[in-house]
Amino acid sequence: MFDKIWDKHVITGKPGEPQLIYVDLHLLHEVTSPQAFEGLRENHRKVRRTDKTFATMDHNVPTVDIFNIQDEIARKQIDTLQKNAKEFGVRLAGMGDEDQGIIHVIGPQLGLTQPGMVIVCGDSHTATHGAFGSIAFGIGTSEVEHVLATQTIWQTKPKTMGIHVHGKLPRGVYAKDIIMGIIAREGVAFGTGYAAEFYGDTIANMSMEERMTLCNMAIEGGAKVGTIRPDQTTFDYVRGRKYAPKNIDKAIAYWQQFKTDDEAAFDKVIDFDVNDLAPYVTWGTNPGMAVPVDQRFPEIKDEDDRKAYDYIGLKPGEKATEIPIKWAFFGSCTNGRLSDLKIAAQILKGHHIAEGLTAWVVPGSRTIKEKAEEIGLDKIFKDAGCEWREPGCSACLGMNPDHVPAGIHCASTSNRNFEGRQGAGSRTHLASPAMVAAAAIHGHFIDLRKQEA
Ligand SMILES: CC(C)[C@H](C(=O)O)[C@@H](O)C(=O)O
Ligand code: SF4
Repeated sequence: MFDKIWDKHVITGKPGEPQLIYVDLHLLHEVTSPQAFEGLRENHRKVRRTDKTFATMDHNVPTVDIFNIQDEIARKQIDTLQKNAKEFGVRLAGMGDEDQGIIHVIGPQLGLTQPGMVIVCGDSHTATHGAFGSIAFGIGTSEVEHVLATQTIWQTKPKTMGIHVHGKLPRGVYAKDIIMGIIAREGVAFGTGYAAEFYGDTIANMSMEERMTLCNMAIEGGAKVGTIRPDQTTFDYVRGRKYAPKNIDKAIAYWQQFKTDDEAAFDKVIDFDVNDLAPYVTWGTNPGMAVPVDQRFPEIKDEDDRKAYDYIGLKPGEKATEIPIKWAFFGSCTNGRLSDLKIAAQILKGHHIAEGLTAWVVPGSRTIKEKAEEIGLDKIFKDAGCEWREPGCSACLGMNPDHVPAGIHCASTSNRNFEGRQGAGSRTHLASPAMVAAAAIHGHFIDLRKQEA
């Protein structure tokens, strides 16, 4: 599948060397676009295809009192994108706009993200869009400028890796646990140099939102690209969205060709059985430092482990159920979609978060926020003692006012648990929305498989 999409986009260049490939969709946010627009301006260039470019604001936006940005750098980046979009004629879902949200959430939501495309964005979690059967990857700021000016990018074709995921997930175990389980087993670099394709009966049975969670974290395993073959689930999801193709049946007929015909086509294949998968929780400072909730944290093998334990304030032999959770974050481009909020709300319903615990719920987009409110999720969260906030990246990373205090253990539905990621000294524990909801109630993680239905 990867090769089929790639080959359709090559303009020039030989295999094995950098090739110039055409870009169908260029997504922008306020953090990695300012210098790129500045470069265009200096060189008297225009944006070549404004109809294939779409921008939003997500990293810097406050999630309360959204028009009152205190931080000067944040305000400058937001103002600059506003100005650049206007000057260069780029579509922008700005602050307060009904389409505003995390770039990787709104692309699919608006039907911009489609099968068979090459999609780029100055952001590593662009891999998310691969869930639709597209080649989607993060690029640097100078590449953003190149794409703005030419609608093309130089890339060396990666090798391909098939990730065969099969079996039925146990109750209380989710797509997030699959990708965390794969990274915990294979390490944070196993995908380096590869474009990964997830396939198998587990994947075929997943919703688009689950598939996005999976592809979103492909980058945490080192793969710049994570893809899934487009199927009826994909087509049904895209149909009827704001920017979906007008002639959808014709588009679907075209998209059908994007599939891997034979496992033997992959340069490498790994196998992952989910029948006995447990919910995963990270104990350390990268997404690979994770264990099944019922297992003890590992012995110290190297300096990285020692540093991680020092930072996080935990010890080998302890368990996730013993971490004193004082903060919970529901949101991000990994798990800030409506289905994620529904799962969390279902667990929180009729309960209250633990004494002294703070919980933030940050929908991935304004549309999700409104939809959640229509079905009363906001009320469930608020009744449980959570704060219901405005859309954005929020506490996924400390580029806005939403910081977790130093020394505090935060159960988080996001994708990175690096040192200081959620604020200086903050201690992040990645898990699924269901696991975070349960941790918010109990003040520590629990094994969801052992809960009464
Ligand atoms: C700010 C941005 C460039 C960064 C990324 O590339 O992923 C951010 O979104 C992140 O999640 O760390
Ligand atoms: S939600 Fe987090 S991971 Fe996603 S784009 Fe924003 S900062 Fe990056």
